[in-house]
Formats: sequence, structure tokens, C-alpha cells
Amino acid sequence: MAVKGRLRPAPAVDAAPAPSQDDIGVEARVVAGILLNAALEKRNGLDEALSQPAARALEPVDRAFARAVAMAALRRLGEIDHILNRRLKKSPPEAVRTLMRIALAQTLVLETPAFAAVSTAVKLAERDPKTRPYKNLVNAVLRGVGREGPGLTTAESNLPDWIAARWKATYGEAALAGLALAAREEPATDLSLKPGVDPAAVAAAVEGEALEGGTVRTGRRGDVASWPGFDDGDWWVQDAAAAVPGRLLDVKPGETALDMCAAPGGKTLQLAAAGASVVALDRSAPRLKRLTQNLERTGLTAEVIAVPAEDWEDARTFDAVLLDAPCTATGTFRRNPEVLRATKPAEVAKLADVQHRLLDVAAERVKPGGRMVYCTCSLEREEGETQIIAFLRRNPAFRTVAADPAALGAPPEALTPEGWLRILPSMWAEHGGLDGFFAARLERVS
Ligand SMILES: C[S@@+](CC[C@H](N)C(=O)[O-])C[C@H]1O[C@@H](n2cnc3c(N)ncnc32)[C@H](O)[C@@H]1O
Repeated sequence: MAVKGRLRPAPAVDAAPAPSQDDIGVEARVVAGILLNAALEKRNGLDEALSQPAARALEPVDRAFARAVAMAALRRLGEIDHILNRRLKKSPPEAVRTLMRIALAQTLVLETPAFAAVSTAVKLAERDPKTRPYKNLVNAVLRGVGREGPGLTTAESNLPDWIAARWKATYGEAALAGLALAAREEPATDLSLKPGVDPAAVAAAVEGEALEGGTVRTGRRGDVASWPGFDDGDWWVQDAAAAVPGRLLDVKPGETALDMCAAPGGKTLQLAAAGASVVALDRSAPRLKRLTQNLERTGLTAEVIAVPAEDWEDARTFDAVLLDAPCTATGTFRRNPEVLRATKPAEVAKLADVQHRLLDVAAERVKPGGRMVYCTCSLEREEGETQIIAFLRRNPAFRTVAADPAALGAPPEALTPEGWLRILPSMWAEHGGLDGFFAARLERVS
């Protein structure tokens, strides 16, 4: 079933002359194109490009605008290309397409006035000898969309074909439609709170709502470091779904816990906040820096060690082990729309091998009678259910302990017949959705 949707029609482009759109506005749009292409090229491309000189030279407000435009273009790429392709007799050079994608992301998604988006796109086309011959085409296509409207588009067209086919086969047509709708929207920001901090008070301070499970959700934008409670370490940013595996592990004060793939550390903070004595490992020292900063800010403690888990030379075993394994992260498409473009089919199998290996390393660290939670923020079965089925086959010392979604602040429909959690971003639609996660709790019985 195709979900029909109409992008917002752009205001008439001839309505007003451009008010002095100075060169800063133009530069922000250049950077938006750079960010978009970097995100399409490789995983983490957008973040890397944001730290490059072109983006850093912008004022913060322009950099934020450039990022917002690139993110809007990524979320609606299929629809935007569909609108363009209907109006183009043959495909223009990539640089020209980028200009038009950026302009349509502004007019159709961000509601930037059309005269500003179109005039800067034409200005940019003029500036580069490679795009100059296409200046009139850019002008005609964008004005045409403004005049006649974008026409019908489908939310599914924003998903790469191979991913849409996979999710349809795994979750069915109705779920695919819900996932496609979730992928179009910019998500709210979720906060996990330190014990003793009142969710209602934080919700009031950030104009948000307290969700089941204790997460506070806010539509507020901008730099979180300036929000009330940040400096006091009252909370940290963590998607509502990402907070579930930590709760599932259910550590108690005085227990020992190992967070085996810990950085940047949202789950380590949860385990430490629950009173466990936590060891946090990660192979990436730069990623662990954020974890250390968050521990300092929140006044929580953990032993932080930069090492690949399989190389950690330490004989300790633990009451509770959390393996939040490296994965394709396809469940995080609301926050990171580029994951859908960056993930390639071969990567799923490659990461599944890594997860298989790390599960066995994690199992070795669980004390008799202890427990382990395995989770990934992927929607691919190979990185979730298939891993646990295979693990239980080769490790008869472990068995599943069924999750209780109501106690964990997870949607009830996330519970699988096996007692695992399969959270889809299309769930909790009435609250604005949540990231996709798989989580299973296992206990060492011998
Ligand atoms: C999904 S992220 C973890 C997110 C983290 N648990 C959180 O809640 O913020 C996966 C992490 O695994 C780390 N990693 C990958 N391979 C690893 C290994 N062999 N040993 C330890 N960490 C590893 C990566 O550096 C990455 O930080």
C-alpha cells in the first residue's frame, strides 16, 4: 500500500522580490549542499562535514540552517527527486540536482519563502562555470513547482528500494507504511533523568511531557547545553527507546555491571545512576571522551577503559552485562536519516559477524546466576532476533528472561512471542514515535 501524501505547496515564487538575501544566506545553502552530499557519500559524512572549514566558517545560526536544510533534504530525498524527475527531460549534472534538492527542501519542507530559496539557487548556479549553463533550467523547474505545486508523492519513496523490500518482508505492509511516515518527521528530543530528579519539574522547565518510564520529551530545539538542568547534571539526552535496554538489565545498588560497548555513554549513565559499580569499555577513545564528560557533569562514576572488549585482559566477571553492539543503526533513521543511504546490504552481514563474536565475549563475563542484555538500534533481524536464536543454540547455559514492556516504558506491542523487545519507530505514533531497537534479556543458569 502506498501512503499518499502531499508536500506543502510552495508560496508563489513571483509574489515578492528577494529582500536583500546577502551572501551569508548563499553560503549557508552552499554548505547545505556539501552536507547533503557528504551524508549521501558515507556513514558519518554529515557530522564530519560539519567540522570542516566551510561549515565552521558560518555563523552558528547559518550553520544550524544549513544542517536543517540538509536533514530535510535527506528525509524527503525520494519525494524531492520524484518531483524533480517529473519536470526534467534528462538527468542534469549532480551539482545542478544538488542545488534543486536544497531549494525544494527549503520551500516544501522548511517553508522558507520561495523567492529566497529560488533566487539563491539561481545565484549559486550562476557562480560555478559547471552549473552556469543550467541557470535557466534551475529557475524554470523551481518556479514551476512553486506555481503548480509539487503533486502527489509517497512516503515510501524516501526509503531506498532494498530497505523498503526488506522491511515489508519482515514487518508487513502496514508497518512499512508507518515506518515510512516516521522517517519523514523530525523527532523531538528525549531526556533521561538522574534518580531523584522530578520528571514533572524537568518537563515544565523544557516545555515537554513526561513519558511512561521516566523519559522527558521536548520539541525544544537548539543547543541543549543552554537548557535548564544541563549544567546541574539533572539529565542527559537519550531517545526513549535507547533507555529501555538499560532498564531491562535492572541493576541494583551494589551490583557489578559491565557496559561492553559503552560510548558515547547514555546506558552507562543509567547503570551508574541505578547504583551499580560500572566498568565501561569501548574500543574508541575519542567516543569515550563524551562519556567521561557526561559522567563529570552528572556526578556519576564508572571505570572507563578504552579497549576492544575481546582484548581486555582482566579476569573479572559481573552480575550484569550490557552489550549494545555496533550495528547498521537503521532504527535511528528519525535522528540520522543518512543511515538509510549509508547502509549497504553487505554491511548487515558484516556487522552480524561482529555481533556474533561480541556476544560470545560478553557471555564469558557473566557470573553464574548473572544476566546479560543484548541490544542493537537496527531494524534488521540478522542483528537482532537471529543473533539471539543462534546464541541460545550454542550457549545452553543461557535462557531468555521475558521482558515486561509496561515496567520498562516500552510500547506493549514491542513484546515478541519469545519475550524479547522489537521496538519500531512507527510505534507510539501518538507521542511522536521513538527509535527502533531490539533488546533481549538472558540469564546464565549454570
Ligand atoms: C551502538 S554504539 C554504543 C552506544 C552506547 N552504548 C550508548 O548507549 O551510548 C556501539 C559502540 O561499540 C563500540 N565498539 C565496536 N566494536 C567494539 C569492540 N570490539 N569492543 C568494544 N567496543 C566496540 C563502538 O566504538 C561504539 O561506540
